[in-house]
Amino acid sequence: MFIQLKNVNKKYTNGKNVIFSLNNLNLEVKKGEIVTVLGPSGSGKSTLLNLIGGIDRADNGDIVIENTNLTKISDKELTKYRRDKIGFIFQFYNLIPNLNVYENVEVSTNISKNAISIEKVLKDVDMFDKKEKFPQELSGGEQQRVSIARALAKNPEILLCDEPTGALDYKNAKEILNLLEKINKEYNTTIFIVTHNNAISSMADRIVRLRSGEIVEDKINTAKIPAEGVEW
Ligand SMILES: Nc1ncnc2c1ncn2[C@@H]1O[C@H](COP(=O)(O)OP(=O)(O)OP(=O)(O)O)[C@@H](O)[C@H]1O
Repeated sequence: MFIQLKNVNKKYTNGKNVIFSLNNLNLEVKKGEIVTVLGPSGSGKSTLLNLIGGIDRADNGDIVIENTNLTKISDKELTKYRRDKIGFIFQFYNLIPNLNVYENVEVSTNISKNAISIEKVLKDVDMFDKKEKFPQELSGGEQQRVSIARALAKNPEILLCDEPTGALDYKNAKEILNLLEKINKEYNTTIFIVTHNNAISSMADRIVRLRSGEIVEDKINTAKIPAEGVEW
């Protein structure tokens, strides 16, 4: 199994309050799967992405990615894992405002050992013609395409997308979903999409639903449809 979480716990303490952000979580994901993670606000979706992405550490349990147990490796090794294997995509793009499109992607290829050509990824996301534009000159959908190019340029094995279409209108959101699907097919990238939008699940291979840090639904989507057909 490509990704395996076993009895994973993560709690936060806030003064006297203890919040179980993830509570004894078990999950297995195959290489190349598209997984949507659903659940109400505060249910642990971002925590799950942060643990798989090596941004944060579990309190206990095992998080095994290929043959690496993230709970057992040093901080230095965790940083290397995150740099080489993980691409993050956020709701609000997080582009660097004073760098142009090309340079925003270059930031990511500079630190990666598996980098693919910036020209290739900008063409993949259909932003090559705008490579000299600055973020503020782009629409939300275009900015998100650049942030996808930035994540993709590292040639990551896992793409972690936290509400990637949350700030976009329907047309742009559909384009981003199409693009994620295209990347999944071309590179066999395993993709997690955290979303409040249940409809997006129809393009997923797996649907995981969290509530209060626990998985309340984990199913293979037998009625999977192409992103093009997703409607809401
Ligand atoms: N750094 C932190 N310090 C304290 N509590 C935290 C921290 N990060 C998350 N939590 C708490 O852990 C729980 C799960 O948070 P998480 O962000 O994973 O939920 P979520 O499902 O992604 O929510 P949303 O949909 O609102 O983004 C929440 O109760 C949250 O308040």
